[in-house]
Order: sequence, then C-alpha cells, then structure tokens
Amino acid sequence: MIDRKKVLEIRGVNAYYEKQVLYDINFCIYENEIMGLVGESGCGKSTLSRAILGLGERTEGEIIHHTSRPQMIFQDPYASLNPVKKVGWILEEPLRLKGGSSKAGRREAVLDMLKKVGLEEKIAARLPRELSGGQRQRVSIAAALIGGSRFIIADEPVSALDVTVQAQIMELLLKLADEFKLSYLFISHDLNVIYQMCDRLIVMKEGRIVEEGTVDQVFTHPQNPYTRQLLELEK
Ligand SMILES: Nc1ncnc2c1ncn2[C@@H]1O[C@H](COP(=O)(O)OP(=O)(O)OP(=O)(O)O)[C@@H](O)[C@H]1O
Repeated sequence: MIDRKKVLEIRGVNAYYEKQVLYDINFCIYENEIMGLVGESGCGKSTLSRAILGLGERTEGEIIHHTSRPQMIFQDPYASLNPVKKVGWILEEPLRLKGGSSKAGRREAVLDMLKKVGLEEKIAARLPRELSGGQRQRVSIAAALIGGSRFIIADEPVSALDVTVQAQIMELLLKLADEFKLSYLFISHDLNVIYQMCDRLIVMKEGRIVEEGTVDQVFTHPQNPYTRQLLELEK
C-alpha cells in the first residue's frame, strides 16, 4: 500500500478552560482528504479548531503540522472579511504579507483566484457588504487559498446559506479540493452535508471522540450508540 502523506497529526490532546473540555483526542488528516467533524453544540469542536490553529490557551498533547498552518473558513464570512476594505484589497493582503510579489503580480493572482472560486473580476471593487452571502463565502474561500495554504478548517461553512447556495458552495469546495489537492477539517452539525462532502468523519461527544471511520462505514455501520442516535434523528 502506498503511504499517503499526513497534513496533520493530533496525539493525546486535552484542553481546559475552568474544567477539562477535550479528552485524549487522537486523529490525523491526510493529503487531499476531507475529514468531517460532527457533534452537538458544546462538545468541543471550536476548542479543537482553536487548538489546531495554535490559539488554545491550555492545551496538552501533540499537534503536528506537516504542511503550513491551516486557514479558516467560518459560517459567517463577515467574521473574517475586513468590512471597510474592498475584495481586491482583502485578497491581496496575504500576498502583501508574504512579500516577494509585485503589485501587478498580486493583481493577477487575485483575478485568477476570483475566477477559480466562480466570481467575476468586477467583484474585486466591491465591499463585503455589497455581496450576497454565497459570494461572500466564495471570497472567504479565495482568501483562505490565495496565500498558498492547502489545509483548511471549515467551521459550518454552509450552515447560514439557503439550500441552493449551500449546494453551490459545497460543489465549489469539492472542485477546489480536487484542483488544489486540499485537505479540509469540515465541521458541520448537518449529517447530510457531511455525507456529501467527506471521506472520513469523527463524531465527538462531551469532549471525546466516540467514533471515527470512513463516511460509508459510519453511516452504514455506526458502532457507537450516540452516532446511531444522531443518524436516527436525521431520518
Ligand atoms: N472561552 C471559554 N471559557 C470557558 N469555557 C469555554 C470557553 N469556550 C468554550 N467553553 C466551554 O467549552 C466547552 C466546548 O465548547 P466549544 O465552543 O468548543 O464547543 P462547540 O462544539 O464548538 O460548540 P458549538 O457547536 O456551539 O460552536 C463548552 O462546555 C463551553 O461552554
């Protein structure tokens, strides 16, 4: 068997606020793999993403990045897009910070990335508030990718969108995963979305991983009673 390259390894991670909220989390994500993360509100999904991003305050265990640090995409792109800057500026920023590119080179990269996420060039001259929810999510996807990161943590990226736009953004995320060989940690409370998007998934409950497997395995033969309950609720 050919060994696939890992992008992320998590070993024995615990996290604490006043009390412990993550318990002995272990998993890895491979190159060009979409890993789903499911669990009810408060089970520790955001704490885990913060730990992966290196923002966790009290975290134990090993978090090993084999590629560059991941970029985030959020449910509400307003949270990550500077409201007073035009889209062109927002997308150029990671390139400016990285250095080594000319103004013309950055401009070209921005237009190219807009095209890749299915947006017209004229969007570069707009402010985030002048876009639809779907367009805004496309911009935040472009912003996550333009700096060269190939690992993305997507935290409920389609939950705030209506069904048609949701399908379009999911399609885009899958297309880009293919094109750029991306890896995602894809957080969603919606098992249908997980089923359509992911290769493998992790189910978390009260800070612990209670199930991990391929989407096919987990959906057809869930091992844990909690997973069975989630799947039952979905019907
Ligand atoms: N800054 C904080 N200070 C203290 N406790 C916190 C803090 N952030 C989260 N917690 C607690 O840690 C636990 C895990 O929260 P976390 O936000 O990681 O869950 P989540 O699965 O992301 O929830 P949601 O789906 O609602 O976003 C919860 O019990 C929560 O109350």
